[in-house]
Amino acid sequence: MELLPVARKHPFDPPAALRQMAADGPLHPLAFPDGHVGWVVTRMSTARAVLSDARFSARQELRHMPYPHPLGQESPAPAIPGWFLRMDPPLHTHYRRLLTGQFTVRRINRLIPRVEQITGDHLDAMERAGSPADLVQDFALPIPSLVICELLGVPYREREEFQHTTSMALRLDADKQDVIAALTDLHDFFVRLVATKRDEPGDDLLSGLIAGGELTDEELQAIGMLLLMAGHETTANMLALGSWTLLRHPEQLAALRADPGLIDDAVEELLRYLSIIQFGAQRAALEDVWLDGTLIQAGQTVVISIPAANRDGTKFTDPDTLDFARDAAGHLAFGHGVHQCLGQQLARIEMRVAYSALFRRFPGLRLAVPDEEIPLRTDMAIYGVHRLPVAF
Ligand code: HEM
Repeated sequence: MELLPVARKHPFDPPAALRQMAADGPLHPLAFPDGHVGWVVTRMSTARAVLSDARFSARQELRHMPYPHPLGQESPAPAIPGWFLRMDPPLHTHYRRLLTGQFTVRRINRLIPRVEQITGDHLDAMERAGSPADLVQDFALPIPSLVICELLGVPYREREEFQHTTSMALRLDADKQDVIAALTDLHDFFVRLVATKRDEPGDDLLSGLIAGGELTDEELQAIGMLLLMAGHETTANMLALGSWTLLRHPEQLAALRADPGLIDDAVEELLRYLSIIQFGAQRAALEDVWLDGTLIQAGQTVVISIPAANRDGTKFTDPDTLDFARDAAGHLAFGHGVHQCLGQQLARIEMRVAYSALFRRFPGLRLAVPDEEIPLRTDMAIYGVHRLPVAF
């Protein structure tokens, strides 16, 4: 039995072995690094069925990871109060309702000028430093990190420390001890931040949650960490990988330049085409379930392959072509069902602003090294590139 394939022949396409599985049928037996045996779903309709079926659980204690974890944690890992990504209703609903009350259209819209400002500042800095630049370090990583600072109300004086600590904590290629130390620092950071917000409330999301009076400090710290973990690397990798994709599809980039109003469609199509959550969403069957004629036994983990489902030819015509003119709605990049991405509107805003500003500022943007020299994140939970050297 196979592990979930990771090796890629082409940087923008799902692994060839995964495509073969998808061609063979909607469900495939899957081996997990911890010895567990489960399934991978490669078809869109089956993926949606699992993600909207309460017989499949997202609970942390039931989770088996389809990839080796950098910290070598035993899976399943224990549950953490407030970490609602790995909870089921009704507990999940309790936290999700509190969060949705804070992710208001007003708050997100108010962030737009800040996203524009943060992006502009980083492009200014790139221009000042001169060509070449690394689009990952100089653009893709710092922008979402600072946007999360805005959202959570991280004081200006602490943003540099926050950025430094998060970049280390999220580095899956770093030394294990360094990552553990950075995660500890990050936890301490959120302990201090929650205490500060209790003393000096602001107009930010954490202060809003505190004012609601329903969450303990421990829960607030976990929610802060979850928003950071879920919202930073994801958006950062879309920014870097998406920029490379645009450079490699000059006709699509030209269409976008000719009609900047195409950016909303471009972002949706890039989300579909790139599907950076490469190991998908995972759920555990709470009871025996028949799925497309296959019996999933109670306790087995089902990996919903977002990259495979988003290239499903029964859902999207000519799925392997990047086409900003298509209707990419219904893609699975933000998941589906009760756990569908809470930050998706914010992520869309960041991508729209950042891609538009980057290609407007540097009309001659190009890769500074041959494609083969760009290190791919095939070994990371979130796919993308480690570095993207560009000239302008
Ligand atoms: C392009 C960027 C992003 C992508 C591709 C993405 C993708 C996803 C996916 C696939 C899920 C569902 C996981 C599952 O069902 O197991 C999810 C959940 C979530 N995302 Fe995002 N995300 C992005 C950006 C963000 C941002 C910017 C934030 C917040 C600032 C965020 C916060 C969350 C949270 C809190 C959840 C858990 C929701 C729940 O369990 O109810 N995400 N995201």
